Amino acid sequence: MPADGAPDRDPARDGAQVQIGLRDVELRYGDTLVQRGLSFDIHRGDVFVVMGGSGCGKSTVMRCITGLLEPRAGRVLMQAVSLWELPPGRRTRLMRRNGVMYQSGALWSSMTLAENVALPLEQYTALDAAQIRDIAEYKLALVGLADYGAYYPAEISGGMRKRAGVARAMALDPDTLFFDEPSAGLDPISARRLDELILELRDSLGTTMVVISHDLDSIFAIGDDSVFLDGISKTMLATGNPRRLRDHSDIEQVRAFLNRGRERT
Ligand SMILES: Nc1ncnc2c1ncn2[C@@H]1O[C@H](COP(=O)(O)OP(=O)(O)OP(=O)(O)O)[C@@H](O)[C@H]1O
Repeated sequence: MPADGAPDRDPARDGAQVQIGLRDVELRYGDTLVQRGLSFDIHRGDVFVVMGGSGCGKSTVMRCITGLLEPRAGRVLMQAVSLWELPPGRRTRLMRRNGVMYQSGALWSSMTLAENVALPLEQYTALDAAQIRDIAEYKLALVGLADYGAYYPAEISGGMRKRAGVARAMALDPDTLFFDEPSAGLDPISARRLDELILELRDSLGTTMVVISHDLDSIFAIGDDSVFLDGISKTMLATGNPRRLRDHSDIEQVRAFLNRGRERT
């Protein structure tokens, strides 16, 4: 049961496997506490949103789950394996089961889109050049960029760059895809298209999606489940379906965050 007593999942989705679990996780930079007491599950095939005000620690949580920042306390479970208790080599291999799409798309500007998508395949697989080319083309087609493999990032729009970033993050067929503020810097139409892409990929490939977002339209459109982080108390205040939290949470900060802007409409 989440902190605010709201139903946290669709009963129909109960029984879904836990892909990632946090157990009493504490995160700090040096002595500075960012978040503590983080315990929640991310279920396989869900779009899970990490939300909360600016600077509350959303990216820090993502860094911890993706293996880049060790928690000061607690455990991060990936399919029941404790990520930070693994020897570094095994942890690195497990981290490759994740794909990450950063805010800018993080593409190499000197490489074409096809070369950008091919790069992780060249680095981490023994596939030959023809197989890599085919996979890169297929991933670009999945994100609606079938005809753009030969373009450079500077030659396409911001929304297309983000799509290409998704194709690259998917190169190694990740179990989980992480998105850091996917709609940042996009016009509303491109932002909605990216939301649709996230849902399409979730539905067609069954990939678990973890999305950091401030964008309420996007949070309500794509979020199956979520956690709300509070920057003042430095802990989570609620987990659950964002629409249900918006309508039923009895925690003031959560409702205020999820209902902001509504009073003007
Ligand atoms: N490498 C770092 N070293 C020290 N402090 C950091 C570091 N990265 C982030 N912080 C601090 O940790 C806190 C949480 O930062 P984080 O980027 O995780 O928050 P966020 O919720 O993702 O923020 P935003 O919504 O603005 O992107 C902030 O106070 C930030 O200044």
